[in-house]
Amino acid sequence: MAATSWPSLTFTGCLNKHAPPSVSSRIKNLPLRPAKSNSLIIKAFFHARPTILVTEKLGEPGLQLLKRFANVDCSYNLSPEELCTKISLCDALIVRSGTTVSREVFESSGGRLKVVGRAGVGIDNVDLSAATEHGCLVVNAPNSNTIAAAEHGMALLMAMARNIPQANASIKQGKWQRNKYVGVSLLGKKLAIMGFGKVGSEVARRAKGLGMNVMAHDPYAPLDRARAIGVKLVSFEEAISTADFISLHMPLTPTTSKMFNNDSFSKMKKGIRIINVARGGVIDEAALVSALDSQIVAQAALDVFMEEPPPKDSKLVLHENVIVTPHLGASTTEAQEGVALEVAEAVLRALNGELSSTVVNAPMLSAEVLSELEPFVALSEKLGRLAVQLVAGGSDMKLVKLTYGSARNPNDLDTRVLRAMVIKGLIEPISSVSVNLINYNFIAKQRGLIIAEERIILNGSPENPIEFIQLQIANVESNFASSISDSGEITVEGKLKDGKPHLTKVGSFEVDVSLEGCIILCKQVDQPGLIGKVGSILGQEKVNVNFMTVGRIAPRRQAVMIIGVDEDPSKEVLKKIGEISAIEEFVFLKL
Ligand SMILES: NC(=O)C1=CN([C@@H]2O[C@H](COP(=O)(O)OP(=O)(O)OC[C@H]3O[C@@H](n4cnc5c(N)ncnc54)[C@H](O)[C@@H]3O)[C@@H](O)[C@H]2O)C=CC1
Ligand SMILES: O=C(O)C(=O)COP(=O)(O)O
Repeated sequence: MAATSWPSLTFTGCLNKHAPPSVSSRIKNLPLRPAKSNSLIIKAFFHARPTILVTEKLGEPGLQLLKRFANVDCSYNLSPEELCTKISLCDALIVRSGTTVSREVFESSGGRLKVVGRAGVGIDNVDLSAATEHGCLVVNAPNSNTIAAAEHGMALLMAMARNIPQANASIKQGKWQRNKYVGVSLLGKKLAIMGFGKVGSEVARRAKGLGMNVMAHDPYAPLDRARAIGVKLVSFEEAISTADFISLHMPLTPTTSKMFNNDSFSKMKKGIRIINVARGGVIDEAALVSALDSQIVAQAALDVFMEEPPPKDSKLVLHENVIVTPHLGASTTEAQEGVALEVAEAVLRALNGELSSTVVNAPMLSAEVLSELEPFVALSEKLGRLAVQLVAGGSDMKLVKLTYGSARNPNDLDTRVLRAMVIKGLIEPISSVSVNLINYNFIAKQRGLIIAEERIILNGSPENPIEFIQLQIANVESNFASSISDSGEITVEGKLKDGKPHLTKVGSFEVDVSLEGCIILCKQVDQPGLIGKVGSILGQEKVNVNFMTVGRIAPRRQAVMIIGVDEDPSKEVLKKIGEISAIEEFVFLKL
């Protein structure tokens, strides 16, 4: 057999190159249904009442919602060891910023943990790679605390500019220090917003209302958002070297970690004032102390710290020009009710096999895309299951190609969920791992599987997203030689008929079989009476035949017969079928 290589195609297709790490049928079919709008629907789908561990204070409305559908264990202040012990008994975990969800937590879960919900925005306390590798979905609640964080940023900005905390403490100590606490005005001052996302934009709006001159730095922010708010997008250098105030609103990532360090402080305008309601780790705290001591930084207002709570002797916290709050950005009654409901709903949906729009480590597929591709999900998985059973034992499956025939513009066809399901179909029958929309890329990579994708653009109506899906496995031997196409690969092809998955091609043979239950594939010399012979062998053993179909090259020449059976035939039955002289080869496959 000539070796096949698909070098130019050994990528995941034009749409997949933007794919974030990627869900699960351990959780039924976890990501495969678009979320419905009414959370009451959730109840209808649960098989067993799940257990949800909540490790930090969660707003009451969210807790009430969780309790309607799950057993809820609220255990606060767990040590890392206690968390690892408890987690193996939980299907979901809900945290805020105070719980570190480390690799050990996923490893200790023994595969039971299906969802981690973060009741808030920042997911820097969750080991996303470990979650993905363990097929565990991570969801957050990014929309409900934006205003709270922005308002806290403004509160810190004004409290810092007017020395409110110091003055308050002083007067409570019986002092009256009007000259000591002279502040600075905000009107006309340059404010640089670092990270122009949800919180940053809201801070910008409010600061403009105070008459500040607002600019923003964010390499990924859309220009039209900046224009709409009337903010100029500037480079990092311009922002830090010209601003009177900078307010930090970017996530903590490897790129933003200690972004504010000795080097950046040295480029700042002397007397700058800094507000940080994002994450402590974006600032090198030792460098900030130096910059405060040398008066490059006149004042800092901090809600977040590298270590939380910070050490009691933290020079930064104790610095006289620094005001601090204990990570209170999201702590308003309104925001806590909002995030609690938002995360509770996302977690319940995930446990119920639905994807919410706040998934962090799986493809963000819109409800429309999911609903449109849902019928093709079963087809993809079944083609995968079928193809892998055609690979001869001992053959190393490495190179797989998926071809989608579609009249759609390739840019309007997001096939990630189908690719995930093919990988699931290919891998699950031959291993103990569970493949889902979260971990499919990781598992494929781990097994050295290269998946190439190709789109064949067909004439016709783009209404139907996909006309056919072809799956080929290259450079392997098959236990059913007729499944190898003329070009040398195991080839199976299918389409939807009346919304049901059908097999339409095996090797070079055109067939038409509903992909359900179990099938026997036989290659035979086409001749009268053969179908009857096979049928009677199965009948004698009470194996019910639900269909038979023959795909042949020409009358009385070689043909492929496919027999659908309701029960698994015994080894003896299969042996008898193999002994029929006109049958050249056959294989029994479970779908
Ligand atoms: N203190 C608190 O209690 C709270 C803190 N936060 C934190 O605030 C931060 C922002 O939250 P949201 O605005 O909701 O998130 P977001 O995702 O809407 O905005 C983050 C923005 O940062 C930008 N960004 C990423 N890398 C950057 C870089 N290298 N330089 C500049 N900008 C960069 C992104 O493009 C995005 O526009 C997060 O870290 C979050 O954890 C959020 C809520 C409450
Ligand atoms: O949402 C965020 O990113 C926050 O920082 C809020 O943290 P918290 O939920 O108050 O521990």
